[in-house]
Amino acid sequence: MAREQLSDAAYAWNGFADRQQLAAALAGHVAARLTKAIAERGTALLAVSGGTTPARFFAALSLIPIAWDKVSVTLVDERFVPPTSPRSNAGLVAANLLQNKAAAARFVPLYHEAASIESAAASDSEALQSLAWPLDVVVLGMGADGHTASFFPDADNLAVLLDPSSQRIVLPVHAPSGGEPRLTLSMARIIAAGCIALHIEGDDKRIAFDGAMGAGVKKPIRRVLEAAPIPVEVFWAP
Ligand SMILES: O=C(O)[C@H](O)[C@@H](O)[C@H](O)[C@H](O)COP(=O)(O)O
Repeated sequence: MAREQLSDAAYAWNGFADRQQLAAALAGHVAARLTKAIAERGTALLAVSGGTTPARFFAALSLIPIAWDKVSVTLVDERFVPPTSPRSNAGLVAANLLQNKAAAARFVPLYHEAASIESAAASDSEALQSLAWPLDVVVLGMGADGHTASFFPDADNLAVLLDPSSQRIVLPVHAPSGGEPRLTLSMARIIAAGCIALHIEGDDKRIAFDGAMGAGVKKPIRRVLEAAPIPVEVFWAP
């Protein structure tokens, strides 16, 4: 049941009884948006988040028979580790999404060997320039601290990361709470998506989300919802 929050942080809440029902619903929603994009412009661009939440959703999406050969998949953010690392979001996507029907999709990673995270981000921005922007779908996650993408509250360049007018596609992130240095899509690219979904699970995340929508210092997830020109579709299960 969706409840529209008509505030400066517009979002639609979609709550589910369990995580499998959420995975099926989110997969169907994303697949429908990708199919619409392919019908309208012959191609579709999807950006997904990593972490521990998305695996079930990825598996459900991988089974849906859409024109995956016309879909490009990239990441919302990435830890500065090779795909063989257990910390790699590219590794998570390869193992859970780019299988079954979705194996036909084109995957565009963010990580590549580079002298520094800054040079990796700069060359990423060049490499990703050729993708068919804007994103048709972006699926965000959220940490209990209210971060999304790699917009960590303790990032040393948070103001740059949250700049909705940034010309960059990919930005480097140094944040103690983020672990490794990170590569993240910029706020501008995220909020320009045709469909913005936020996938969160567990009571801790619901409490964190509700807290972020309340008074007090605006956490990154709130900044994204406020900057987005369209309501964010929140998908939550206990
Ligand atoms: O690289 C990452 O970690 C993600 O892209 C990040 O933004 C994630 O969505 C949140 O940290 C939630 O992570 P969990 O799903 O592990 O709670």
